[in-house]
Amino acid sequence: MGSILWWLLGVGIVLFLVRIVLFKTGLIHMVKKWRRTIIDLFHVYQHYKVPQFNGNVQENHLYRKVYTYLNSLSSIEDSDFTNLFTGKKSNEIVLRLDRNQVVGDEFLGARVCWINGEDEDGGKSFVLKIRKADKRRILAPYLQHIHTVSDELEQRNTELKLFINVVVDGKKNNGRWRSTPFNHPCTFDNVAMETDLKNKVKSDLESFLKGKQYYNRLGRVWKRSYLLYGPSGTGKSSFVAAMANFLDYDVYDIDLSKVADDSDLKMLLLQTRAKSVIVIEDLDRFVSAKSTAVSVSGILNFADSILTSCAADERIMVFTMTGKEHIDPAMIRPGRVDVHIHFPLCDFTAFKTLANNYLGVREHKLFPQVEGIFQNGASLSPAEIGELMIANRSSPTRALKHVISALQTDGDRRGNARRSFLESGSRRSTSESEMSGPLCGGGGGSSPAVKEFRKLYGLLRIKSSRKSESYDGARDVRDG
Ligand SMILES: Nc1ncnc2c1ncn2[C@@H]1O[C@H](COP(=O)(O)OP(=O)(O)OP(=O)(O)O)[C@@H](O)[C@H]1O
Ligand SMILES: [Mg+2]
Repeated sequence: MGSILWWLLGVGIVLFLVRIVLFKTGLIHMVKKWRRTIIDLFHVYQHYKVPQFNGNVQENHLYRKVYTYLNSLSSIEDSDFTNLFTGKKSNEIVLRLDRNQVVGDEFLGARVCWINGEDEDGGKSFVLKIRKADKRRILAPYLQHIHTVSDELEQRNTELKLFINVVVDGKKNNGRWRSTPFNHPCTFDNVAMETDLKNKVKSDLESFLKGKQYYNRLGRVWKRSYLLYGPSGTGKSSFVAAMANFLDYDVYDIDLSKVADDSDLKMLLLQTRAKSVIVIEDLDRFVSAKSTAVSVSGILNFADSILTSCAADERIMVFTMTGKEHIDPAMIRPGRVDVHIHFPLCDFTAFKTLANNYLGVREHKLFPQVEGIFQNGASLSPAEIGELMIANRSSPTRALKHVISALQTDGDRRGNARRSFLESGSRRSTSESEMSGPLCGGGGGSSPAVKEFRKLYGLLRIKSSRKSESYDGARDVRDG
């Protein structure tokens, strides 16, 4: 009897030590894996693949839902390899499943697992592994559950996104969208623009938002396209941001230099989501400088509804350019581009809006002098005037003096250029959709004051990295 007790005590101590070793060293996870592998031998499993793209073309919405759902599971922590990202708040950390990792889930008492797979050709997918015995009972309600949870999560996450097209693995035809939170603060309230014009654009966008049935009845794709044209620094890009914020839409910014060919452009369009603003900036620059592999007809197809009808509805397309002169009128004819908005150089009214926004000044003793200079034809872009105001915001008088001096030196040349632009100008479309408007504008200003402030705020650096080359190219073509 005594020896049995000793024996039991010995076994207990050994088990206790084994347990300590298993947990302390983490071997327990290996044991759990073996256990699962052995249990798996006694079950038949069925696999369901959820590829990222339908037929390699359009985004599979279920993939996005599964992605959102899986990343919300606490069991993601147990996968062998997890990515850590900062969340919306600075101290928040979010986990994201890495490729070829497994994450387990339980539903109605059944255990399932998901594998975050990647094919040899780089195609991503999720594979659901489910016991055949559980399939009939849980598959449909489980998928429904994923839909519900991911919809709730997406609704809670109201953050807008900015998508840019990138070249993947050095192969341009693998171009895919990459997203980042879209936090541009610009709204229509910040944009200095004729109030009438602003209201027209707002009501145009509002009626677009409400127009689903109307467009359907007409047999038209539910999309609207805008052309924003005018000199550099007149607020075209800011206006696109204001539109996206107004509509609560994501933004897809297409970089034509990263598009391999026409079919790549089509592919990119097909992979955009509904409720989005799709932007092609500086279209005239690309067309004039032939700095894109995309042909004019490719861009026409892009703007046409035949192609967009294959993609999701409810989209706004925006093309920006400095002027319409070098663009084939067919590219921007009504139906292809619905609304044309002209962004001219600054006039006195726009200047007053800027002074109010940037300096909090509604009236000032220097205003009559500024008005006189504008009446003589001088002008600068709102970007340039805005820079001078921001730099001198502590003293409105000093800011206005700087603006006056910049207008007198640089603005005169620009204002005259503006006059001739308007005179030659331009074959303004007489269509109802032509809206002329807003802001002040201006290209590569060259007054000493403007140059100085541009340097200060890195404007020269930004411009040279993104635009200067082809922008000058475009100008050559224009001048020539
Ligand atoms: N009408 C305006 N009202 C308020 N701010 C403006 C306006 N126009 C330009 N700005 C300011 O000037 C800066 C440059 O404007 P933006 O980039 O929108 O001009 P752009 O027309 O897109 O120029 P580019 O043709 O060179 O791309 C922004 O910081 C913006 O805030
Ligand atoms: Mg711009």
